[in-house]
Amino acid sequence: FLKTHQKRPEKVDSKANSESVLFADSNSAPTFNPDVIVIGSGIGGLCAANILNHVHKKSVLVLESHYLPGGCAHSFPIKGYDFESGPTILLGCTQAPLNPLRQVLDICSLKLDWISYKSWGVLGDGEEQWDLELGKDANNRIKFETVLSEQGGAAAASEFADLLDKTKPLIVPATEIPAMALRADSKVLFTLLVKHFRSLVKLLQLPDAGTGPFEPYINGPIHVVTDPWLRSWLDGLAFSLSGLPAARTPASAMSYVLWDLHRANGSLDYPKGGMKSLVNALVSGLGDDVVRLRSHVASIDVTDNNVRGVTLKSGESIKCNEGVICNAPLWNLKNLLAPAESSEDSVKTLLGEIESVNMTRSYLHLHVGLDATGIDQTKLKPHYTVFEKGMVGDAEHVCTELNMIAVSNVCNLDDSLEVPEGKIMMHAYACGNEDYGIWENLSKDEYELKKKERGEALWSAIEKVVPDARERCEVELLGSPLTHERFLRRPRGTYGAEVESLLKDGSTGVGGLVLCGDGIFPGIGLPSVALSGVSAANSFVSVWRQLKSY
Ligand SMILES: Cc1cc2nc3c(=O)[nH]c(=O)nc-3n(C[C@H](O)[C@H](O)[C@H](O)COP(=O)(O)OP(=O)(O)OC[C@H]3O[C@@H](n4cnc5c(N)ncnc54)[C@H](O)[C@@H]3O)c2cc1C
Repeated sequence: FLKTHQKRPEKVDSKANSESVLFADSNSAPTFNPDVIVIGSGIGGLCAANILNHVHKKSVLVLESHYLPGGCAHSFPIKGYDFESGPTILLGCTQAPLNPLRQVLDICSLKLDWISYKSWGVLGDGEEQWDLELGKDANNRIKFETVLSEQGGAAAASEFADLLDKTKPLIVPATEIPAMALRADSKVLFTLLVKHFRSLVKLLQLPDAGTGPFEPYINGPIHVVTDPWLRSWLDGLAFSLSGLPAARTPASAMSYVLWDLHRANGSLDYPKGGMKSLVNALVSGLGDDVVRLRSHVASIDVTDNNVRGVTLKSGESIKCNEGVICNAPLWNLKNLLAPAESSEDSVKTLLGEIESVNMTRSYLHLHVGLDATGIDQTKLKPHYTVFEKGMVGDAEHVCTELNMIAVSNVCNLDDSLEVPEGKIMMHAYACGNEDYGIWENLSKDEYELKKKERGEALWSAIEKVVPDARERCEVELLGSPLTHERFLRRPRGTYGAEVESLLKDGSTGVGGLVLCGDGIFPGIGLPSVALSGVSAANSFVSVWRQLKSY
């Protein structure tokens, strides 16, 4: 599956093994002028590069600032543990209709083994605990209905059934239109007209063509959810998707997730070997030396409204034949385009647009390595959502800081993960609501104290799963918004763009410059950024070539 179509000059050392590809130093990597330069090896950038290379036969060069590929999805080795920095929860990777990420892997012939599982645990502040069972039972009844009738009020189950019904039209784009049909320019209408006419008609009948928030589906006019328990759960679920309450989360993402979790045979999917195996597949799929690590792009070079290439922090300039896809977080473009800002009107306009894109807040992480002696994994779940301050309340309460904490216990799923013999790793994180401001300008002692204070809620969440976790702990790493900013190159450690201000596509008005990643609709999440990566890649070929490619 390492087949590659790169058109590269002969000086490239094709004998380098995949390890050296992954850990290549930028100084030793040979340079060539590719058709397209991709800035950033996040999942969005890697998907764009793979589609350009495998499907459209373009040569690409991916320039990554960090010494590890994958962006938010990178894994890092410490003391024999391979900790996962971010995502672990995926759906739509094993059963049709497959999500855009799996579609990219398939069209590029990149093989991964998937582990499917069907429930995760939810733990409240007191005795409250329940399991989110996915899918339907033998009588075709949604399994979640049992929890709804036990935990929610009398109307909860029927309101939920109505909600699924009312939001069904919204899943049309995700279930009927393949990612390869999209492109980051207005010509997308042609591909949809030619190959997906019926779905396009359905799409155009949706409010805002399916791009708006979930608000009308829980607060009316389309549907009203009144049950407080159900509303709280929807806020919790939405918050983990977007860093925002349900009303402000993209309606398309919410509808798709609700449908997928509760469809017959609904499951969650985890790549065997962890997110590292996903990132490795996407990196190796590009061939040797295509992903250059430790290669921080300092500027995107634009003249006469066209992208000519990039200049690295080291001073090296690399030219491209056709253009640049920027996968770096949107707000980084301010620096990347600074040299061209005064002379190029299109750059000024683009930066003006980006200035109005609001960031969600940041993260707090706790990665721990634990002695697993006596822990019975069969009694535990691969994931928990812990509500430290209780689940039920208004959206502000559910999404308040240090309340909802995700605890990931992926050793429960996959015994091939890298951990020392007899140990497990866990990752607790408070998502998208940690204020960067409270971490700024602290002295070293203040910073350490803040980590200890704020980390308590994460420890408490882990202790709800493994009560004596602190005694078992042999590795403890607390990551603040500053860590997030530093290692993920995300300004103010942001989780991503707020949904209301997402860019509608990756087109920029600057010739040859296209954007992808979680600042572009549909926003945060691996399937979403894969979709924006595919769209960005497709806009480098004509509509007719795109139509013939899938
Ligand atoms: C803790 C956490 C948990 C999450 N959980 C899930 C989950 O369970 N499921 C899910 O689907 N999603 C999850 N997400 C969201 C998901 O991980 C992200 O939305 C997605 O990975 C973002 O991908 P991206 O391609 O947009 O960008 P990024 O991952 O941000 O990648 C951008 C890359 O660009 C590089 N870069 C930036 N500037 C430069 C420069 N100047 N030069 C060169 N390189 C540069 C960065 O180093 C980075 O590697 C989670 C995120 C986090 C942080």
